[in-house]
Amino acid sequence: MAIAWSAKASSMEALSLSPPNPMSSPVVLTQDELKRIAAYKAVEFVESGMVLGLGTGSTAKHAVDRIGELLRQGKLSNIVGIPTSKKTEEQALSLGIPLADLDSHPTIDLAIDGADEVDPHLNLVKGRGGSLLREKMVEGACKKFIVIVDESKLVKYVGGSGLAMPVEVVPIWWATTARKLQSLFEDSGCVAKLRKDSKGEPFVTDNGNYVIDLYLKKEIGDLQVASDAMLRITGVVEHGMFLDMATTVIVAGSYCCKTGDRFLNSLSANLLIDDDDESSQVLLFSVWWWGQGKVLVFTLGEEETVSGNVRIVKEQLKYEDDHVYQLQLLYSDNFNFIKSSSDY
Ligand SMILES: O=C[C@H](O)[C@H](O)[C@H](O)COP(=O)(O)O
Repeated sequence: MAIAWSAKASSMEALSLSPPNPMSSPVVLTQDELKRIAAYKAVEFVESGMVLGLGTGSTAKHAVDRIGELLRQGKLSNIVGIPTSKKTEEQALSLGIPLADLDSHPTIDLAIDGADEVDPHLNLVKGRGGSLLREKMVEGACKKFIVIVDESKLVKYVGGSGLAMPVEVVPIWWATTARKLQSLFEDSGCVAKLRKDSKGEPFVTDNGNYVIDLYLKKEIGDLQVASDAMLRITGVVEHGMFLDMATTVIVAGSYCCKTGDRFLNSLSANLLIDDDDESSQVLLFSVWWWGQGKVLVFTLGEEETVSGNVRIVKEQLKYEDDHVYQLQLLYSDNFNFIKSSSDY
């Protein structure tokens, strides 16, 4: 996946979320660059002295890199990281991030981690990298949990990607556990499969367990009920649904109106405005949404027209530099107010 971004310089400049120059030619952001944008944005919430949950996966890796960089530059200090996997532990150690564990730091200030799916209520599926157990222990112990994803992770319902919903199980008699899990979600067309590694052997987690991946064709209904039912199966260690745990989700992507409308109350955006013609085209490069105390950040590419049921609150215009204003756009009943480039 790639999006066009009207930015003058390299994509690294775009990654620092500096305002794009509307006069320049577009650059294309890869999915990995979008992940990095989300990760860098999340690290802005990190403060010196914090105990941090360090997530696992290709998105979280960018956040850990960034924390290491800021420590090296002296912009952060006195950080303690609690890694959610052996891989993250190795990465953090190589970056010189001081580490500890949950036993010595039972309360974590902030955790930053990726996710495999994010539903409109900010429920997550995690664990396609196999780290769900430690992630859930760490992220369940933090005051603030920021999830960082690119827009491909947004789903209408948990399991909605059609990809794996992982469950960590004890190795002994795993097939019996898998059968029980599959029959639990029979009505949703569930197929349960043992995860294998590249050699065709059972994938083994950092905790010495196996993973059963559940593939769902339909919604599984009440997620809390589903969670309780899975955890009641003897042999199940933990599942990859993270319900009501994310306090913030940062989404980097090309569209802002895909799935967000159900939990959005207001929208704040950085807009590039042509000084000579404020009412017309704007370049909207990043958007923050608040809904029920939760924040979404979307990063947009290409020029967008703000229209429809949006009220720009002029008195909240905050001049930032040459062409950048901080606006607050109030969401009303129709959320499809920002066109994507494909709409033109
Ligand atoms: O076990 C892996 C973790 O839950 C990851 O956070 C999740 O799979 C997302 O990974 P990525 O950022 O690589 O898509």
